[in-house]
Amino acid sequence: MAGVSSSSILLPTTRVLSLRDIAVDRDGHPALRGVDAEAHAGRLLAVTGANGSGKSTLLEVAAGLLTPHRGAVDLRPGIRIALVPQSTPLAAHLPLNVTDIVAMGTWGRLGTWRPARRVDRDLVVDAIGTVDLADLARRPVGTLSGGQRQRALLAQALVQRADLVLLDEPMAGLDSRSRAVIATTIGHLTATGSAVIAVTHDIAEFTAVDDVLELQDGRVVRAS
Ligand SMILES: Nc1ncnc2c1ncn2[C@@H]1O[C@H](COP(=O)(O)OP(=O)(O)OP(=O)(O)O)[C@@H](O)[C@H]1O
Repeated sequence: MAGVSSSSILLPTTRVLSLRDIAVDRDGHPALRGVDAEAHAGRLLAVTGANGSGKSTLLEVAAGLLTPHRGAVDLRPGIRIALVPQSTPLAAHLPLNVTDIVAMGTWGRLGTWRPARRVDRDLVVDAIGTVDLADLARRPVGTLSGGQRQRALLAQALVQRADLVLLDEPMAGLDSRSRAVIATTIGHLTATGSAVIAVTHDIAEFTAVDDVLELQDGRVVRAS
């Protein structure tokens, strides 16, 4: 149903994603081995581990961008997924401003060519405010700093009203103000019922982590 988030009808303990015994090879190299993971509505799962331990690969599997050669990916039917990759080229050559980029988050629910309704325009303005970019709402995306760009992409994920939000190192390289805004926004996402999986090198950068998965050489070495 357009305009209504399925998040709102999911109970806080609802499991939206289950990965079982996942194995992925990349270029003949084992990137994931025997990985189990779950994401639940209203909870933040932090995925941590050294460089090359398989964190981004896990997100790609969760997003459906990569098919594991073994294991089961069980997504709750009909859920919406938002993925904010580590670095996204934001089409700097296109005449798009922050509001345009954030409004794209409504397309999945409205369809590309259906005009945005007032409620969706309000949602876009609210999301831009939540990530503290109101002053830059009309700024061409090509002129944004890394932190501002990351916040714009998070606002886009907010308006998607996704049931599962996948964030790949959302704080990497950001200053303390941007990190605080992103931590608050993640709190907003879980409080409104989204399941969030966020890759990080430092769990302490999130204000409220519910579950932790630590990877080492493609295997889970800690799940708590
Ligand atoms: N596109 C790719 N093609 C081939 N191998 C890849 C590709 N992406 C990742 N790999 C390999 O898969 C393994 C896991 O990589 P992945 O990017 O998932 O790790 P990561 O934990 O996210 O690392 P980082 O902290 O550096 O971002 C690594 O050995 C990496 O070299």
